Amino acid sequence: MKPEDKIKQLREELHRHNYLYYVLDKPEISDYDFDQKLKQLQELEEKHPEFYDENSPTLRVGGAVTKNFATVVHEHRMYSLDNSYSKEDLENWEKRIRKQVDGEVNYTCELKFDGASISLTYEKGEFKQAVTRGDGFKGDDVTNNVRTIRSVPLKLKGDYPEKFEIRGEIVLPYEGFAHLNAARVEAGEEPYANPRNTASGSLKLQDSAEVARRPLDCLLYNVVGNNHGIETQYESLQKAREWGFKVPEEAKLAKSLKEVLDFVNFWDTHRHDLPYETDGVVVKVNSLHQQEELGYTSKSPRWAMAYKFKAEQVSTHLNKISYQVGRTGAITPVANLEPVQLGGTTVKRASLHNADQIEKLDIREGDEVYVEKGGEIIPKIIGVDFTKRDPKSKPTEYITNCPECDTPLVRNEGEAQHYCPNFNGCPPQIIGRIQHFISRKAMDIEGLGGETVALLVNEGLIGNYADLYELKKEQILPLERMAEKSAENLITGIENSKQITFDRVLFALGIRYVGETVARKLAKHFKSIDNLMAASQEELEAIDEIGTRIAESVVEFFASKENVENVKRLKGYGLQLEISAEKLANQTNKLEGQTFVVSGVFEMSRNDLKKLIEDNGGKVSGSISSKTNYVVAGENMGPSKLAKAESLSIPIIDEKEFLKMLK
Ligand SMILES: NC(=O)c1ccc[n+]([C@@H]2O[C@H](COP(=O)([O-])OP(=O)(O)OC[C@H]3O[C@@H](n4cnc5c(N)ncnc54)[C@H](O)[C@@H]3O)[C@@H](O)[C@H]2O)c1
Ligand SMILES: [Zn+2]
Repeated sequence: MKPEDKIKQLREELHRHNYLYYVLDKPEISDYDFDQKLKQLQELEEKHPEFYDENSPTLRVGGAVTKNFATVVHEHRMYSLDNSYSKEDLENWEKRIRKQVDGEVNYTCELKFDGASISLTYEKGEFKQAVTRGDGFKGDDVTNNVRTIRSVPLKLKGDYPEKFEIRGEIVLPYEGFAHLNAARVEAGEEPYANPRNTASGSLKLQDSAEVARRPLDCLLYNVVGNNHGIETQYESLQKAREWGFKVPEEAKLAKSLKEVLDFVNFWDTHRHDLPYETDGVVVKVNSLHQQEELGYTSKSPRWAMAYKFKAEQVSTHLNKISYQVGRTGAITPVANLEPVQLGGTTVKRASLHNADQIEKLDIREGDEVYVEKGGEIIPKIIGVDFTKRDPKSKPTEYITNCPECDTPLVRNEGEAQHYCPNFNGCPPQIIGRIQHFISRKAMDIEGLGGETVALLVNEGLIGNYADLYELKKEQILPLERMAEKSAENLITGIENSKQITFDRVLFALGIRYVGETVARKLAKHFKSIDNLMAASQEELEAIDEIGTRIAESVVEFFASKENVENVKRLKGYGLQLEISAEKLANQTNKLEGQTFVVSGVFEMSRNDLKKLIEDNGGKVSGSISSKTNYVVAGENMGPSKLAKAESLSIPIIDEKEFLKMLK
């Protein structure tokens, strides 16, 4: 390939991966692979300056602003960091630094926490605003979400500056990540891939209450601006700590490159003892005066360098490939490994994704395989050590029948995954579907957990979710670990679930591709299960944002006699299978096209108020922007919101005036 074409191709690839990583929080390649590509591009660009492009991923911060939040222009730009993967790179950088500035140079060594960068603004000691890095020039206003993070101080102490910005990283500790995922698996949802993308994705949620449930943490490392009477980076960390910020204690002052390397070596082995994920060390010139002298490139400060730890890789024996059946019937091949230490944990299993993956890497039982933990929590097999392959071994033959119920598997056109089509007779599907039915975002049945569901199915007490509603206390009391009280709670929980609204019941049914949002849309459009069941593929597809895949899946679901029978029974037990008359009467399009921001304390609950807006066709947004039509203000509305609404001349109305709009 000509260098020009290669440069073009790499730029396009990197743009796409930036988008997947920063905007969608769903990277497709490892950080290491990304950085290798970036390095390759950098080298080509250096050799061929004639193809200079100011928008090249080598010259710009990779992120972007989203459309879901108000955009804020950073008063001080937010930069990225230069990366080095070898001690040599680090040494060369340090040599350059010493040539470029006068006098002695000291360094602060900090850990590089892997999360999402954030910039916080404080005025008169009060938390005012939180903005993501975005493209470095402007970011998303995520103030409401960040306010829910317990380690972000809302009020400062000590001798803080009148007004300042401070930067840091929003991270999700391993433990919180594991809990979050355990709950998701329990609920039959896909687990999140790694803490970094989950932290970043959490920041961009629209519902702050949901953010508050995520155990996020905010670690600070940079007081912005030089006019706060602070002379060094190290001192600024101490000050920030005194003002009440959570500043990692690991930061250390180094007087020489040797001390820097000691720090790097120490943490390369000890990083797994930390509660958070770190992917390297950041070395910063300590004197702010020297920092100023050194300045910035278009993408990064010249006074700082990140040293990235190597993603760890080990090789181990692949004992057996087994196959798991998920709630929707999807088959996942799993590698059962000879236990091996990797990144501070013992690894016994790794996902093999699908048949194509096994074929692509030619993975076989009995192979010696390379396992890597590259930022992701679930380790993956990245290759086979072919030098150790037994010459007699045969290629893996993917199973043709379900390992649980022996039904022949199917694989749909264009899909990577195999499925067991025995929807109503395959045990893991039955159990998984009921577990999904009872989960928090579906029927939210208190007193009933995933393990009990499995027990009930295995004991033959239930065979589908409709059976739950016929359970009697006497039937479950003899079960292991089931006391009088817990049996009662279980029955009450099931009874209470009859109040759950139609959209959530629809989600609970577990129709493939009908997630929460789609369920809400379908409920709103069809208003009852009978209407939905009668709908044709074309009618379904005519609805905004309902595509062929979803429409097909809905039609297929209701084509099954068993499913129709279950729905009929649920109706008979009194579940909400239509939008209640009361709710229907309250739904209008009066607020169609209007965006509201709700602030302060009201007579009705804030949630009721928001629901009223949505039920009448309006939209609720978390922050005021030029797109806001009205601010509904209660008591104690935040002064900054008030000022912002006034500055944009957005009408501010109270609760009474709002209710009048609905009359
Ligand atoms: N896998 C993918 O597809 C993909 C795509 C894009 C980016 N990436 C990864 O992201 C990296 C680029 O991201 P980036 O531009 O955010 O750079 P970076 O993550 O390499 O470094 C810059 C960031 O480090 C963070 N940081 C953490 N601790 C810090 C400390 N103590 N002091 C200063 N900053 C600290 C800050 O948020 C800062 O913005 C790449 O190296 C790559 O590994 C991966
Ligand atoms: Zn099966």
